[in-house]
Amino acid sequence: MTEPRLDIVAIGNAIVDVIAQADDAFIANEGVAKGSMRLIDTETATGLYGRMGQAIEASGGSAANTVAGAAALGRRCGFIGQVAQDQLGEVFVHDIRALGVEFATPAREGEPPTARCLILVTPDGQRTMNTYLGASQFLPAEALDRDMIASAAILYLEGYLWDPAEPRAAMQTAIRIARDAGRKVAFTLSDAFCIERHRDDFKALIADGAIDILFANETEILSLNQTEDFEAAVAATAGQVETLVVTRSEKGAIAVRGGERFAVPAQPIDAVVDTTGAGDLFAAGFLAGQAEGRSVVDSLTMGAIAAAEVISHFGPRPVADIKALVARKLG
Ligand SMILES: Nc1ncnc2c1ncn2[C@@H]1O[C@H](COP(=O)(O)OP(=O)(O)OP(=O)(O)O)[C@@H](O)[C@H]1O
Ligand SMILES: O=C(O)C(=O)C[C@H](O)[C@H](O)CO
Repeated sequence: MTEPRLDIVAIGNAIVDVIAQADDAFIANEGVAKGSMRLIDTETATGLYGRMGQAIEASGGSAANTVAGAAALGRRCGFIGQVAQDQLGEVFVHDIRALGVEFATPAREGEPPTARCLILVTPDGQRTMNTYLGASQFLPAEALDRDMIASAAILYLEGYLWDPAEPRAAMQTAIRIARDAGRKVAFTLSDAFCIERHRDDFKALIADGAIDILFANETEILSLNQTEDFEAAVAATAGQVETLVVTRSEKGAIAVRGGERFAVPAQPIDAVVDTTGAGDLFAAGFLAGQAEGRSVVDSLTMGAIAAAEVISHFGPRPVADIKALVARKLG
């Protein structure tokens, strides 16, 4: 096995977020489950955009946010995802490269346009996401940069990419490339509704030993195991992956590795402004810590620091110097 050139390569939907504040009544009127991610078509995207309030645009995408965070923490990262040849595509590519993340997936010609996620943030800071997948659903396996995947210590994949068929096949290929190169595979379960759609596939991936590091939040680990019993859910999945990380919102997070359980509290913050990216940045901190050879507890703490920063402002990527925040806490 050769020395990895990169720390983390992620494959994910290449999305620009469109973020606006909304009250609970607006969410209810739209018929969306608060706190969830739903996929929407062109017509719904156009209608909802017309109804939502003044918005800000910022590059997003779950796995893209994670490598953006890991790069901000000083890790060498790459990203693979499909944009279209349009203005939002240029914005996405500019932003990911500006962070020093390697990105080389060619933009796709013609329709549909670059993906966008219409995010409604309620006064409690909770985010409700409406994703128009656009070009990102057409990431073909041929677009994978095999050398980039083989040269990264960790391949990171998002469950969201399991929805469209082409990226699903691409991810299965990517897992094989990483495995053949002796690399680790990390996976986030993404969202409870996404698990509803793909539970059998996700369970098979886990049971087959395709995943080394699995990320879930509380709802997701319960949904995966179809139980209301948190301890039973953790026990059932922890035995099948090298490392299981479960985030628990304001209660912090736990990890289980080799039968041993670790826990960290959430980092204190003044106010939860927008939880978009909390899980993504937690994964960034944890993976960056692992890539640096830190302990499980210190890696969890890095996750909590990165997550706390991102939820204290609007937008899914860090604005403060999270590397400095980590150095202050952990050295
Ligand atoms: N209210 C909060 N106060 C402090 N930290 C929080 C709070 N909510 C979340 N966090 C931090 O963010 C991490 C991830 O949160 P959570 O478990 O809600 O993930 P998630 O559901 O994947 O988030 P999202 O899908 O909104 O990105 C937590 O482990 C914690 O460190
Ligand atoms: O990453 C995805 O696939 C999404 O559905 C939406 C993202 O979580 C969103 O863009 C976060 O910034």
